[in-house]
Amino acid sequence: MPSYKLYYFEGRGLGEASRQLFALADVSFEDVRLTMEKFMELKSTLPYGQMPVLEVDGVQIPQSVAIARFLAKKFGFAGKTEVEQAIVDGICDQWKDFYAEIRPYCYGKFGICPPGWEDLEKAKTEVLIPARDKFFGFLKNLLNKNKSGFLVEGGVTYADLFIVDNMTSLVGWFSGYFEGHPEIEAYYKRVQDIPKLKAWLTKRPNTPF
Ligand SMILES: N[C@@H](CCC(=O)N[C@@H](CS)C(=O)NCC(=O)O)C(=O)O
Repeated sequence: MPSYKLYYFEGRGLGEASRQLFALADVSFEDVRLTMEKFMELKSTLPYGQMPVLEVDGVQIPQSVAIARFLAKKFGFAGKTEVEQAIVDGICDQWKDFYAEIRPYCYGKFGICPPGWEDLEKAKTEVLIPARDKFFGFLKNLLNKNKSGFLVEGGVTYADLFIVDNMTSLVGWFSGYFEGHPEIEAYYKRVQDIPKLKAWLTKRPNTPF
């Protein structure tokens, strides 16, 4: 078994889906959580100066989605066929587009408002809610296409993990996040109820994002 070391900040952010893949697969890893001060010391040694970074037997892999996809393929959470894997990759890309679209709202919540978006209520109504409704429509179509309860027929994948973890941040900031979307709320709970994931969620540090 290779030795795995995952570097990220204390929060969930872009590192959490990979931590969850280790938990789902019951594979041990070193969960390195850096303070900003420690990160700044290491920054110049990281491939793109950012985290997450996964070290596999000392070799560094950057970029959150590449890391999660690598682990998901190894552990069986990337889709069951090549076609399904491509669909899962596309779902994750679509989620990244959504993540970019809602930046004015999320960055406000991180305390780094982009210029012109200082009013968080305005960012919620004009950016988050329309983007959410569009994205939830895509998720509903995917959920209705199969009977697994997840986004593809072959069961839970790394795309479910990114999407559901991001929902945890959003519903923490905006309690009405699932209002009018009971199927999506049920999906959110279904993913978190997977026994090994539930065990991880219970023991991990509790952070707002
Ligand atoms: N596209 C990259 C983005 C990585 C990223 O933005 N990382 C942030 C934390 S979420 C970071 O390292 N920020 C510190 C910095 O850029 O100095 C990914 O998905 O991994």
